[in-house]
Amino acid sequence: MDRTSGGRQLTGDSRPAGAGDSSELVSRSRELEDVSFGAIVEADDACRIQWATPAGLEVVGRGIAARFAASGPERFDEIRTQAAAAFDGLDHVGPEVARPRAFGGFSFHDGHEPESPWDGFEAASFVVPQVLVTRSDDGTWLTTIAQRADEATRCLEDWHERLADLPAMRPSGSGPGVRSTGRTTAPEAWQRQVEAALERIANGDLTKVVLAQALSVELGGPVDVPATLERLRRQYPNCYRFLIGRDVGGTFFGAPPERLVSKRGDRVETEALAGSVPRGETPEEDDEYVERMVESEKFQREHGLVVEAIRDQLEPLARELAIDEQTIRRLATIQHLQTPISAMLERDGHVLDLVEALHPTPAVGGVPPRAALETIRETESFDRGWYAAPIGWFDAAGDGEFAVGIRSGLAADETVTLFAGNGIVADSDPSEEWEEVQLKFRPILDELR
Ligand SMILES: C=C(O[C@H]1C=CC=C(C(=O)O)[C@@H]1O)C(=O)O
Repeated sequence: MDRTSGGRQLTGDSRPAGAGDSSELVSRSRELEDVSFGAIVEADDACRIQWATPAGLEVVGRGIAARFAASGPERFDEIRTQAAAAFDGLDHVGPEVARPRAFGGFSFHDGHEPESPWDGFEAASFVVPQVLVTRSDDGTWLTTIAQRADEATRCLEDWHERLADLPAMRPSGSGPGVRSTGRTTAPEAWQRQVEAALERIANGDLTKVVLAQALSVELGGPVDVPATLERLRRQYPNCYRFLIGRDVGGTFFGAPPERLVSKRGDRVETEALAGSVPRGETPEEDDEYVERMVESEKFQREHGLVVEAIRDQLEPLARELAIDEQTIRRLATIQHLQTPISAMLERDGHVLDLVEALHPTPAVGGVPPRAALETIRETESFDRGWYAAPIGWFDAAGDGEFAVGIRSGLAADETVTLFAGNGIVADSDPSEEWEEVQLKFRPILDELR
């Protein structure tokens, strides 16, 4: 058992801790029989989160023990400051894996306003859930978090009983069916957008930009997001899975293949993921696509820009930086060039320092960053919101893990808005880029049909 602090216990009410509030957090854990994670986050009227990593950690959470929110260019720093106050003096009794964590993320652009369809999604927002269920190699644990020890213990017993009534398995069923789809960007508009980006590249203003589209999918009924994520797990077992639902607005969810960064102590892992070709009908065809990508000067340039940018951002913070050999990331519907990158930090910091340094990598933004962001803002006719932005968690020690919020969608009632983009460099062909973007809608779209 880990007792994070001696835990001065405060009297007080059960308001969530957050900005300007220095009440300490108390958390208590107990081991659980297995329970359906989907059933815990089924109701969409509460604040809920779900997070799963390719390495096997799975977490669901409900309610709010603490909330941090910020906007503008200082948003990373503001979240760090608010979280430091809330986590200061944290009194956790339970195993380390079941410790309280803050889950949430950032919008792609720092000037983001939480307007429709992104109500509830501020430019930066994190929640330490009141109830967490964590599954890993260390078993399944229930954790409850409150401002006082007696509250945390009472909540632990209540939720233990509540969970005993939930099923251990919940059918993931089939998709609600697609009635119609609507594009933000017609093929002719895409052609013009890519040509305009290519002109900026030819003028030397830009080297790479990732342009995206949104696809609005009208469904035959309401979407069950936890069940959709469960079906995505079967198709994309090596991807992250996340769900973020606030008490207002829609539910943002996805199955991203791309890690932005993970930090544990002074060890950092990240990757470059850029360059896409389809899967073939046969293993031979798969390999032919891969060969074309590996040998293509255009794909290698597109990918290399991401590796270089990550190296440049990490180098000032790291004392050792290792860029592994390029490999292929083969997913059910698409294949990517991938380069794993790891580092040891010069001095222990916070995972949000790394998130701030890395976001957006040229896998979702471009080179040079400022010109790419300007091009994205001027070109795209929809609000990226949290698409392609950092989504993940951090803890009291500043450790954490973030995925890039791609292969994602925003669900509200009977509509899911999907997002997908592609890197444009010199020699990009607008119609090939169009095809690659459509492939990236497929993971979620296939599960909604
Ligand atoms: C921007 C997306 O993918 C990125 C990740 C892998 C490959 C990419 C590409 O080939 O352009 C993108 O950089 C997306 O899925 O919306």
